[in-house]
Amino acid sequence: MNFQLALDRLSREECRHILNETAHYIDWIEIGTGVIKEYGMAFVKEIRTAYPDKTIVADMKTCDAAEHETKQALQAGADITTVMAFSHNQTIQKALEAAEKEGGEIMVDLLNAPPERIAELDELGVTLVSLHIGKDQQAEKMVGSDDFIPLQPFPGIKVAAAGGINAESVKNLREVNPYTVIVGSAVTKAHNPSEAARAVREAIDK
Ligand SMILES: O=C([C@H](O)CO)[C@H](O)[C@H](O)COP(=O)(O)O
Repeated sequence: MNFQLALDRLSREECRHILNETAHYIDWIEIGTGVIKEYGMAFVKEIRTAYPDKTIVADMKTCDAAEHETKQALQAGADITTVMAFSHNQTIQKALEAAEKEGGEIMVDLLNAPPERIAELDELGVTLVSLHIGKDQQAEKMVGSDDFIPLQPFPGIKVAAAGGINAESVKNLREVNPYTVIVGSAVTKAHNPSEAARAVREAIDK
């Protein structure tokens, strides 16, 4: 399991500080959608330069103009950029083609997508998705192992899980063994982000 730290609802300075405290424990750095809206590709470039050995995910949440946005994120130094599952098939296709040209990858975000969309994404050639319970929906539920059931018939699709995951709940995901666990608030809003990241790392590695 890779540990992806999601940097959301943070200033540039806070992102730098948290990464400084947690880089040792994490595998993938996600530059969150709101951070990208605030600071743009310049910040993706900065993080690429500062952390050359980490996998960088730009959470672009692209839903149109996918060739342009995919190139934009990957040329800024991201290894992976996100595209929404509800997008038109042409959008997914354009994102896949642009990623291949740039030597990067797309992660298709299943936020609010119906289960039958997964077969269509598989058909289109998608190989990485995020099973995502959004921040607003988290008042009702967090991501859990049951959410993986619709993905089981698709062994060619790697799954990243996101949505209120913390060091405790990551243990419940061990049985489904996601390719990547995405953890945001449990680390970035913790009193001690370094300690929180260490706890997630330990829970993953056990
Ligand atoms: O993608 C995310 C969300 O849409 C906010 O932009 C988060 O990165 C993802 O949900 C992980 O964050 P937490 O749920 O706070 O762990």
